[in-house]
Amino acid sequence: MYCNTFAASNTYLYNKVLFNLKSMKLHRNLVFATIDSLNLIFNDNKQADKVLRDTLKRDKRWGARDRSFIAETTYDIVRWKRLYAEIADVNEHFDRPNLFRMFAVWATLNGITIPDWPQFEATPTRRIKGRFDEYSKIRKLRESIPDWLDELGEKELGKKWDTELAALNKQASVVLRVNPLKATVQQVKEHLEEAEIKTETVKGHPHALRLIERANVFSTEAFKNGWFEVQDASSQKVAQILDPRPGMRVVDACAGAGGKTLHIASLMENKGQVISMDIYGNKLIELKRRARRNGIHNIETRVIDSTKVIKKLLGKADKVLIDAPCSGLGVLKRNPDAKWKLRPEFLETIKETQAEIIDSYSRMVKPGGQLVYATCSILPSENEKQVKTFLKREAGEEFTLTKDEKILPSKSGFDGFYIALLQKKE
Ligand SMILES: C[S@@+](CC[C@H](N)C(=O)[O-])C[C@H]1O[C@@H](n2cnc3c(N)ncnc32)[C@H](O)[C@@H]1O
Repeated sequence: MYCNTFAASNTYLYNKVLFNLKSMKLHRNLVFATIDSLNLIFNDNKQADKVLRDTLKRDKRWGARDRSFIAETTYDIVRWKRLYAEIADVNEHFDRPNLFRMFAVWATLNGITIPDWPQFEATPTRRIKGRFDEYSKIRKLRESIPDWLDELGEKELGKKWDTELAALNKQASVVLRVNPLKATVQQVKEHLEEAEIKTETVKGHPHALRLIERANVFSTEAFKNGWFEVQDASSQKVAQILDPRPGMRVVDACAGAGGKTLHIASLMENKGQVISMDIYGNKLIELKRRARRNGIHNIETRVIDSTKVIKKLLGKADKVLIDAPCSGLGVLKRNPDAKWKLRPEFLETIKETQAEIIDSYSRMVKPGGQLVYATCSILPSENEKQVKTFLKREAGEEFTLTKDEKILPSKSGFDGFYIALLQKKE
């Protein structure tokens, strides 16, 4: 699924803009590592995050700046693939000479002097700048997005699409969620400051700390001891709106690797029961590993391998969270290769899955209980329209919409999310 924000966040942390690009000298092994990564992402359809994780392991001598260069440049070229390909006048399949041409576009637009390596022979620097100005007048090229997705975004969001698309092409902030079972926000802030990592609190998000500059927080003692998780501020809103209380029985029906489960369990102070489900057992194994680090003991995991798993819990949960599989369009900032991997057919299928999931899993809510339906998409067809049609179907007739929040990246500065809170009749 495209909306696994946890997976997308790991190598993103290396994207620390430490270097002054203009005065930068290109190092052959770093450029080659970038080209190799792009080759795997573009031509072998590999996930950018996983490719970078492997590439960065390649040379132990690489320091933080080298790793930042590879990760940042790769993500940048992935983000601007269409624009750079048009400027470089190359088509898919991107062979190595084509990838070097796209790299030359990236370097030229960032004011970096192109070295006299054979791969960069006859790079038309002036033509690159001229083409950039010309193509910047056309939205789908300027914002580097496939035609079908640009048309869909405009159809669904109208004029708002312009602003949201531009916001989704900005670099994502790194936000931490402090685990109140282990530490306070102030303790984490001070601990990170000792490691020269500066953070700031985020208004409206009581457990959030935003990194002022990117850093690899996973290597800190605080992370290893479960004091915090990396979780975008918009994603932190989901458990806030679900509002689980100690002693309740809460079902996280699409739990994945447990970003929201961990938040829910911490708000429940380890009291009561969280049942975390997913159709993929491996994700739930990762969830359990994270729960141990977080000092959480009230989570039970269940793989959804038959309808029985849901039936056993019919009408038994105080609260159910459906963090539905979705297009992931709200998290393009941290997962830019989703632009190129997403297909119209996938979107149609996932919308059907969302409707089936909400019909089926909502039955686990007990009378008087609550349901939260959330996605990391900004498309109304995956969000408010899904809720509206659910409420009209038989499965939704006992529910009413209490409130919903459409978190737009342009307004929040964080990921795009949709969160609806529904109440079941007594
Ligand atoms: C948005 S992701 C969940 C992210 C997770 N809640 C978190 O906070 O880290 C959606 C999840 O739904 C799972 N999924 C897909 N189809 C499902 C289904 N029919 N029933 C339950 N889970 C499903 C995917 O495996 C994926 O982990």
